[in-house]
Amino acid sequence: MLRLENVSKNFGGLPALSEVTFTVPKGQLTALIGPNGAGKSTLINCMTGVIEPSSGQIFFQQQQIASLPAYKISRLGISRTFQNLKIFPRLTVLENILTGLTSEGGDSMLMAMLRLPYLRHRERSLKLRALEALDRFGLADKANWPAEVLAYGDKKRVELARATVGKPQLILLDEPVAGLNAEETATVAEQLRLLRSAGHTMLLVEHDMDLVMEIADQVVVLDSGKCIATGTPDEVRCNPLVLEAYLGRMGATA
Ligand SMILES: Nc1ncnc2c1ncn2[C@@H]1O[C@H](COP(=O)(O)OP(=O)(O)OP(=O)(O)O)[C@@H](O)[C@H]1O
Repeated sequence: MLRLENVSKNFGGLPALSEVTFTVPKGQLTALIGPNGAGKSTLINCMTGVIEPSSGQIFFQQQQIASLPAYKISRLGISRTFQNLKIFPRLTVLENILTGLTSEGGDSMLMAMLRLPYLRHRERSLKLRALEALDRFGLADKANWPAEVLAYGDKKRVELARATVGKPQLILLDEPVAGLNAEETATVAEQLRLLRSAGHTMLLVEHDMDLVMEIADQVVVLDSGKCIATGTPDEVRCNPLVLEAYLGRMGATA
């Protein structure tokens, strides 16, 4: 599905990513972990066209995407959530979800103003899909609320619903449970499991090790910009390099 080959990124001569290579297999949940500053966000930004790698290649379904702009990558079917919430506070919850379907609206302003019957029909069907997505994430009763009044956990779920409503080929989740309590985290974990059962391919960046070890099919470990391990949760958990570079460091600070 997604293949990174020797992806490197330098900021002002300092390497943030060095020759990172791994594959995100179709239909699986891959977790990308690593200590603060390991390069996880930089990698997600390279995959989504926010920044361009200094060198290396990123293939999405055999197409090289490393130098494509973000909107083209999004149209190819890669969607994402953000570490720091990026929802539109003044729009309703439903309108926020509809922004995840904008690439399917696709009409000119003139066409929209003419309000032809088929356009009204499509508008209704997009709305229905958005409502179904809200229902899946337990937010249907808040569809008409302004997004800004939602609790933090609900805002995170709005992001998840928006990222999945367009049925993307690949979903990049940047710390979806950061700031959530145990109950909210369990709800999101269950929703991620449901998405995987529905065949979605996901790359999850997450600091919550319990969540990662519980739900990931494959774990990729970054440390200081380098990929130091790839494997199942059990393999990674026992990898001495990971214990030393990552889990050991966590243990030291615990
Ligand atoms: N725009 C930038 N300009 C300069 N340096 C940057 C920039 N973005 C990231 N870096 C540096 O690149 C390295 C990797 O940062 P990155 O944010 O990708 O790590 P991370 O693994 O996502 O960390 P965290 O878990 O804390 O979010 C860090 O040393 C960071 O300071």
